[in-house]
Order: sequence, then structure tokens, then C-alpha cells
Amino acid sequence: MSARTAAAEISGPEDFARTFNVSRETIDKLSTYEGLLRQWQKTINLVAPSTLDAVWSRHFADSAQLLALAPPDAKRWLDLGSGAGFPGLVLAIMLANREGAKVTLIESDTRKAAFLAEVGRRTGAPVDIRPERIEKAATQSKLGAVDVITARALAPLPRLLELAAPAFSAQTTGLFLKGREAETEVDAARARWAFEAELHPSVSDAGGRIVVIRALEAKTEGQPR
Ligand SMILES: C[S@@+](CC[C@H](N)C(=O)[O-])C[C@H]1O[C@@H](n2cnc3c(N)ncnc32)[C@H](O)[C@@H]1O
Repeated sequence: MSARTAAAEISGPEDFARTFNVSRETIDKLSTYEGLLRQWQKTINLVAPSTLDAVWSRHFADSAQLLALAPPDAKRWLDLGSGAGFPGLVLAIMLANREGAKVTLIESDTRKAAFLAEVGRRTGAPVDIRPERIEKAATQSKLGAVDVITARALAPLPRLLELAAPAFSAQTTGLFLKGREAETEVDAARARWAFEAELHPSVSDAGGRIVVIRALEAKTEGQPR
């Protein structure tokens, strides 16, 4: 089964392991993550309660599908507005055995950042958690070069590119989980930004799209829109 299989079939760890071809060790770490999510959700609103019955598809598979769209040797990852860790923390767990891999998670809500730190500690995921505003933390001077920038449910694409741009270099790929309006958002973003874009269907959200962005540059006055 390939990673492009409909995630509606991913109802638990066994389906996830088959779909994404991950080890028992990775499944055990994701199960630890699921347990902590359910425990902490009793006191903090980490995810929409209606999605708790479908954690493996709505959150884990939704996040995991990005790995296949990233450069195969990507090591330095940055996730913006991580919330309860989607997609960044799932990706970090999946990248645990990639030499030198590190996922920086930026989340300004300190309670959510504490949750991310606890999952990171319990799973040994290669994460660097920044409980800060993206505007302050996500720059090349603070983070160094970044291979991949990810985000889900943070902002419409024009605003998302504004937040991501200070960390983008010519080598960076953006992987953004978007809904049905993805194409409209891409068109709107072209007013201010020059970039290459690909849209891929989401495996976990019927009608959802993954927007892949490369070669991001701000347009200057007088450039065609
Ligand atoms: C709608 S939630 C999405 C969380 C997660 N990405 C997901 O899809 O489940 C957006 C998250 O981004 C965080 N956030 C929003 N604006 C931010 C900013 N400027 N800097 C850092 N975090 C921010 C919020 O605290 C929130 O946890």
C-alpha cells in the first residue's frame, strides 16, 4: 500500500504502519503520543474534541503524508504554529532515525508548548521547541538554513508566506496542508509573492490539498502580478 492511499482506511496503528511503512518502534512512539494527547486534552483544548476518535487519520496520517513530498535528505525542518504537534511533531517522530534530523516547533501558547515538550521527552523525538511568536523566532539568523517549512491551519496562504518568508532560502521547500480553497489562496498569494507551486490531493481530507512552495521571493514594485 502506498502513502497516497485514502486515509479513511487508517483507523489505527496497524493501518498506519502498513500505509507509511514505519517500524514498530515508530508506532510505539505514536501510541505514546496518542495516550498523552488524550490525557492532556482533559485539561487543555489541544485538538477539536470531534477529531479525538480519529487521531490516526485526522492528525497522524494528515501529518505523515508530508514526508513523501519533502526532499529525501531533508534534515532541518521548521513547523509554524504547531499547536498539539501537527504536522511537525509527527514528522519528528518519523525522522528520528535520520542522521542529523531536527524539527523546530514554534508555538506561542505556552501550555501547548509544554505538551510538545512532554511528548518530545517521552518519545525522544528530535525536536527543538520554541514557545515564541513566529514573527520573532522564524528567521534565518535565529534558525540557520531550513530545508523544509511546514504548517497546518495557521493562516491563509498570503499571510502564511509572510510568516514563513524570513526563514525561507532558495533551497527551502514549503509544505502546507490546506483545504478546498487552496487554489484560490495560491492565486491570492501571487499578488505579493513570486514562487513555484504544486498542489497535491490530501490523503486524509477529501477535497484538501497540500501546497508545495519553492523559490519564494517577495515581489518588488513594478513586477508583474
Ligand atoms: C489552529 S491551530 C493549528 C495547530 C496545528 N498546526 C494543527 O493543525 O493542529 C494554530 C496554532 O498556531 C499558534 N499560533 C498562531 N499564531 C501564532 C504566531 N504568530 N506565533 C506562534 N504561534 C502561533 C496558535 O497558538 C495555535 O496553537
